[in-house]
Amino acid sequence: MKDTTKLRGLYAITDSKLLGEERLLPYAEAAVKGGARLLQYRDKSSDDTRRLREADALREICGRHGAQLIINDDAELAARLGVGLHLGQEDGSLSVARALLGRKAIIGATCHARLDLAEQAISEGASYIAFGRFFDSNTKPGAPSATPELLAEARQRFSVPITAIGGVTLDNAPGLIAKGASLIAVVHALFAAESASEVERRAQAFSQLFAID
Ligand SMILES: Cc1ncc(COP(=O)(O)OP(=O)(O)O)c(N)n1
Ligand SMILES: Cc1nc(C(=O)O)sc1CCOP(=O)(O)O
Ligand SMILES: [Mg+2]
Repeated sequence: MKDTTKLRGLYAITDSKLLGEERLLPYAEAAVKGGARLLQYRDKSSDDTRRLREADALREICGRHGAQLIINDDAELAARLGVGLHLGQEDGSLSVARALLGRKAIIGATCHARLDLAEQAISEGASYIAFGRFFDSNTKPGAPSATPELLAEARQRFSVPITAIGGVTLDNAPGLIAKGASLIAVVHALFAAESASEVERRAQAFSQLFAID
């Protein structure tokens, strides 16, 4: 099994609507230069050619900066590139994905606010579990809500890394880390920025929160 002790820090998640094609690569590179440990490629389109091209470029960028690329939703694309995968509850079987990607791949699972889903995901081979949404989210306002107290309970029960997602900002992230989040997953507060250099500055600030924990 992959060494998951390194799964701690900023988890940057791209959003195709927010970034568009032009900003995707420079902004993603700024995030990993700023210290993001994981970068998730989250693109809901069905343009497979563009998705493969962009994901491949992101893999190369992550490789140069010591970060890990995670593909959202698409096990086939993750397998093709030999990178990690994030699956939601409607995105297919985690066990099948684990068999496809192998024991070393990072595979994460959405667990909303439910410890039973986390237990199930871990039993099927999840490398990390993700809870959310903790705050109002620009990117996914309708996601089911979760409370920071859930993190403390999950931290007590499970030893795999825990991701907190949904409306995470520089102001509220410390409270989530204090409750036991190993990874803080961020779209808007990281990437809704005027320039790549601003994304890098924000990524550094998020990453710094873990240095002082
Ligand atoms: C790290 C992380 N956590 C949760 C999600 C949400 O996954 P899902 O519920 O499948 O929703 P979509 O992102 O696919 O819209 C995630 N992507 N990453
Ligand atoms: C993709 C996603 N999943 C969520 C969940 O709760 O499962 S919240 C979310 C969006 C996260 O973006 P932002 O940092 O802009 O709120
Ligand atoms: Mg999904």
